[in-house]
Amino acid sequence: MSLRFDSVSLQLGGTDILRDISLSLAQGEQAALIGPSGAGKTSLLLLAATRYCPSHGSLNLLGDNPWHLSPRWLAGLRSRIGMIYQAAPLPARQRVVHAVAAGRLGQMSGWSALRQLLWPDDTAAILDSLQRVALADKLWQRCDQLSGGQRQRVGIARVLHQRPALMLADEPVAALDPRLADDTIRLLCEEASTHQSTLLVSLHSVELALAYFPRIIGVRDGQIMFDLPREQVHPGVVSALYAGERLREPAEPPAPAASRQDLRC
Ligand SMILES: Nc1ncnc2c1ncn2[C@@H]1O[C@H](COP(=O)(O)OP(=O)(O)OP(=O)(O)O)[C@@H](O)[C@H]1O
Repeated sequence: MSLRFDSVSLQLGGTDILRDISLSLAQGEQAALIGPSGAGKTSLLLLAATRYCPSHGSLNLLGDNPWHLSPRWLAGLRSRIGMIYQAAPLPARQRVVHAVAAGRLGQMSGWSALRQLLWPDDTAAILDSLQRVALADKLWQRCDQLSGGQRQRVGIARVLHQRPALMLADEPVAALDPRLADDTIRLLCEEASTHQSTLLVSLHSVELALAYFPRIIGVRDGQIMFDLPREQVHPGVVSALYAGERLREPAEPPAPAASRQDLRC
């Protein structure tokens, strides 16, 4: 198993965020997390990225329980897990070339990592990753001179460059137009297939999730509501997952003109 959660719960600030999550993904498996805003998708991914430690239960990532490892081994495990964030955490003054190079720093010793960060010598590989997200022309651009969607694609290029065994992505196409979003999800799935990486992606677009992922995991109120092959995710299942999730109910349809006239008479 690449990823295994056993009855995992997460509390933050005294609030239950995730409850009793049991989930496993085999090596090379690809799955999408869907669910309403605030359901807990990001928190689940951050647990899998070892950014959060579970409050209860246990998890196993790439064969290890991260919270039983020494700091050195934990760093080694983290270098094999790639996380694409909704908003890529890129330092404003950093250049794109350095931001992408950072994807492999965890796989190097301290001195080599520092040297690579300052003077990356694998610019051909970095350029290749940027090309795949259509940003080759931005190699030497500063990150604060990019649009939100371009920053998101730099975050994706960084993970492509890292080539992790476990790839996690939190709404990786939130800032992209529909066509780029489609291309990007296809790219992530192809990349994962090519390298036999495990891929877990949260998506707001149910359509994209169903189009590209064989397994769909529905999360609501901090719990897994369903975990199904895509063929079994019929409209009723999706409606139940998102039930009641509206800012406001739609207005009553206007009365037909004739009857309004009748009222005036
Ligand atoms: N650091 C935190 N402290 C307290 N509560 C938090 C913290 N981070 C998230 N939450 C709460 O946890 C719940 C789940 O948040 P999370 O970001 O995981 O949801 P999500 O499904 O990814 O939402 P979205 O689709 O809007 O990104 C939310 O109610 C959120 O307010």
